Amino acid sequence: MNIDTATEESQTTDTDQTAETATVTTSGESVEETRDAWTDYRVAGTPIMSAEDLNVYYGDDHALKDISMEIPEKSVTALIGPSGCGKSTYLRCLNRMNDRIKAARVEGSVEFDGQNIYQPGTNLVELRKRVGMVFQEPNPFPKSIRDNIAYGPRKHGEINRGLVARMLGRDEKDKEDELVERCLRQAALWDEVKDRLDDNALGLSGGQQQRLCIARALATDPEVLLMDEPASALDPIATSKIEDLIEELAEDYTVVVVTHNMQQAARISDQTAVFLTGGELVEYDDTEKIFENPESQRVEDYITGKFG
Ligand SMILES: Nc1ncnc2c1ncn2[C@@H]1O[C@H](COP(=O)(O)OP(=O)(O)OP(=O)(O)O)[C@@H](O)[C@H]1O
Repeated sequence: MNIDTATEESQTTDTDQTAETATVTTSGESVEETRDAWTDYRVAGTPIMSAEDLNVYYGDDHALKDISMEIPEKSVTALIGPSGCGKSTYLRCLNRMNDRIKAARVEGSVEFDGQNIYQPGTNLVELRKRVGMVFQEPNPFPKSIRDNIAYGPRKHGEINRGLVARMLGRDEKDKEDELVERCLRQAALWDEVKDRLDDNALGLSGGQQQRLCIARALATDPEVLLMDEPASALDPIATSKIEDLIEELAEDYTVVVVTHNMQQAARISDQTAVFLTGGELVEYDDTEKIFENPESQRVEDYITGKFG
């Protein structure tokens, strides 16, 4: 969002809404805040996903509260906030990964491509192909580098390989080779592995494994990539490669990244959402605005390290 627009929108909101006053406690201090100007859940750009009134419960624990937030396409959205504030829970809502957690209950909606992904009958395999995920710990399959990438497309019948395919006369080795090379190039890994595509992926370094996982996520041709602290298990050089990669990927894909590293969010993201304890989205705006001139005192305290 450009800051002029933000100001204009805030002014409009000021006249339209009655200011809601919240009393909050950070580091034991009470802070009075008005919550009208900075709870805007829109930023500049065409939204590709849009959460509305999203609430998540784990049993009786209300982990995410009334989250409404649009995610613009082909950009990097960072989710930051202290441990346990609900960043990963929110991220998992975007491709229904919380469905895999027995205790989790989701209310509200997430629109993707004009459809609420929580409506009955949603094809979850298709959804997760289009909204891919990369986790904190690199988790390649214990298979060859090539197979890590080709596995998904083979499984979904997009590539036919092997004896049966050859017998039927439709072995698609060239198509597979092209896919493997494209994904590895996109993940900035091709030059490092092109001569050992049949080696086991577990022999790669941690940073290479994580880039392989990104390449694997790209193989299903997603539109959105969700990344949950993708560099937190890596050394600084590997981290810097992942950060460069995220910025490059955002030219073609929409990236939503959870990070506990505020400098990283400031470096790589276009917009930043700040979640705070209790599962609230406290502020969402252009990254520069969040880090240089946040509207909320709580966000300022968090950014300046007064609490974590
Ligand atoms: N599988 C689960 N079962 C029960 N409670 C959970 C589960 N996952 C998360 N929670 C709870 O939901 C809340 C939000 O957790 P979440 O992992 O989304 O936060 P986070 O901001 O990503 O934290 P961190 O930065 O430490 O990863 C926490 O209170 C957490 O204990």
